[in-house]
Amino acid sequence: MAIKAIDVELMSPTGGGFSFEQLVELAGLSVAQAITKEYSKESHPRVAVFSGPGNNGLDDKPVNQGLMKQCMELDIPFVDSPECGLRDTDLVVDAIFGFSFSGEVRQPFVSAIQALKDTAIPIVSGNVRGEGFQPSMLVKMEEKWGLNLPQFPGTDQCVDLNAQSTPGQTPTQT
Ligand SMILES: NC(=O)C1=CN([C@@H]2O[C@H](COP(=O)(O)OP(=O)(O)OC[C@H]3O[C@@H](n4cnc5c(N)ncnc54)[C@H](O)[C@@H]3O)[C@@H](O)[C@H]2O)[C@H](O)CC1
Repeated sequence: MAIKAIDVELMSPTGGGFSFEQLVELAGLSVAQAITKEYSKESHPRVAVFSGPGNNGLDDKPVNQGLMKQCMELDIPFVDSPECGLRDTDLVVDAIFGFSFSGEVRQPFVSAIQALKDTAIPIVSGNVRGEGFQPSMLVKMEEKWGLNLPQFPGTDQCVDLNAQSTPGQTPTQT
């Protein structure tokens, strides 16, 4: 898959020699910046992050352990069910699956995906697509080939491709 190839190239000596952790931090920064452009902390103060079992969700990775430690120090609660995650929430970040998702959703993620399908809360998906639901925003990497990059303002990590969006279109930040 082209997105996977981009990661491999970015981590190669000729592609910049990025570490996995750097790419993860940059991906997280892009998602965070795209969110702040579309959903202010005044309008969407409470955010639930649905984190998956792979690198998209950063499960069992040192970066994730650091983030979890930070959440505990900042009294950011962890919930053990999608229903709890969606209670008292203004925005959901879908970090469940990335480019290695395949086939029908398998347990134990069926209830989480169903909860995202059923909710009216805006969802920001940080991967190539929502699994059967329509995210309100998709933060994705552009395919490398045939890239027609828009101008990224300043040092921004993202730009709203739908700035002149038609009503009802899913905002896409890239
Ligand atoms: N160099 C890199 O890999 C970087 C990746 N980044 C992000 O990581 C994901 C790719 O990570 P990977 O672990 O390969 O895949 P996923 O995150 O999609 O998770 C796969 C995980 O999910 C399970 N799974 C797959 N299909 C199903 C299913 N139908 N039902 C249930 N479970 C499923 C599978 O068993 C694995 O455990 C990439 O998208 C990036 O977002 C970093 O951002 C940068 C470096």
